[in-house]
Amino acid sequence: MDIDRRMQDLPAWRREGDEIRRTVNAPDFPAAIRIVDDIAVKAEELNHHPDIDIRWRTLHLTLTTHDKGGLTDLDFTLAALIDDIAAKHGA
Ligand SMILES: C[C@H](O)[C@H](O)[C@H]1CNC2=NC(N)=NC(=O)C2=N1
Repeated sequence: MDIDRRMQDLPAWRREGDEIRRTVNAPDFPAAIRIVDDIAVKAEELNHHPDIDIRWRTLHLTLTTHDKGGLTDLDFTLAALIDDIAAKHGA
């Protein structure tokens, strides 16, 4: 997989070694929790789960595939879905 190519489609995400990370700034705390709730639904569907750090209305999200020891298609698929969810909630 061409990771650099995949990153070009995800400008909100940055790569750090075997992980990709993005910060989401929600309009307020309840919106941040709704974003997490929507992400949880997709994560369960994909059986792929982000690490999420909740700081008031700021979310720090990290994706990697521990099972495979690095980044996979699933990380980029979930990252794009997270971007859609964040946009839907005004973040
Ligand atoms: C057993 C189960 O399928 C694995 O633990 C899954 C669950 N969710 C996961 N999520 C993420 N982000 N990486 C994984 O490697 C992973 N593995």
